[in-house]
Amino acid sequence: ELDAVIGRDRLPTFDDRPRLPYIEALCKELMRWHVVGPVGLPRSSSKDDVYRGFFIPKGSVILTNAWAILHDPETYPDPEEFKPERFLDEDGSVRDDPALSLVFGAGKRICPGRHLVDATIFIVTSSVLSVFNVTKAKDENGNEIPVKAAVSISSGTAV
Ligand code: HEM
Repeated sequence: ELDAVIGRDRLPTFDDRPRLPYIEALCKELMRWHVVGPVGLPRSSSKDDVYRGFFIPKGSVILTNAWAILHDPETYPDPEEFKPERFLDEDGSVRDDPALSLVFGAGKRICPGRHLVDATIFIVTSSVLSVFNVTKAKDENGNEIPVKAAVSISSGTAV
């Protein structure tokens, strides 16, 4: 797609974005697949409430389970698989998905950096893929080394 739309003599720009539906879908899948903050930041209920028959006492800690929502197999078949195509319609156009914004929280404290993140992911992803072939590393026998997603703690920070 990048070669067809942009050619090989320049890098992508933001003006190219509407003409790069596969890259757009790739960016969406990047956000969905391994949600950076799986349960966002906690909220506290300011008064007693009832939601769908569940009593929620004042002072309860409430988490938004963005991971569960964005890995619901009914909405995202094979949710653990990285499949950008899931965000493309049959005619190749990009499918909008309002649930993706949950990656950045919800309500009046939603992440104000989300537009910067969105723009950065697009320009970095499209630029890297324009100039590099990204493949799996190979072991000494020439076999591909499987990539495993992992989270670890370094200096008290999850990386
Ligand atoms: C992948 C990158 C990022 C993710 C996944 C992310 C996610 C989040 C989440 C889940 C929250 C909590 C929202 C809520 O309470 O509902 C948040 C808050 C916030 N984020 Fe981000 N964020 C990212 C990058 C950034 C960047 C680049 C900036 C600034 C340039 C930023 C600035 C903030 C600030 C200031 C808040 C606090 C907002 C408030 O409490 O009113 N974030 N972010």
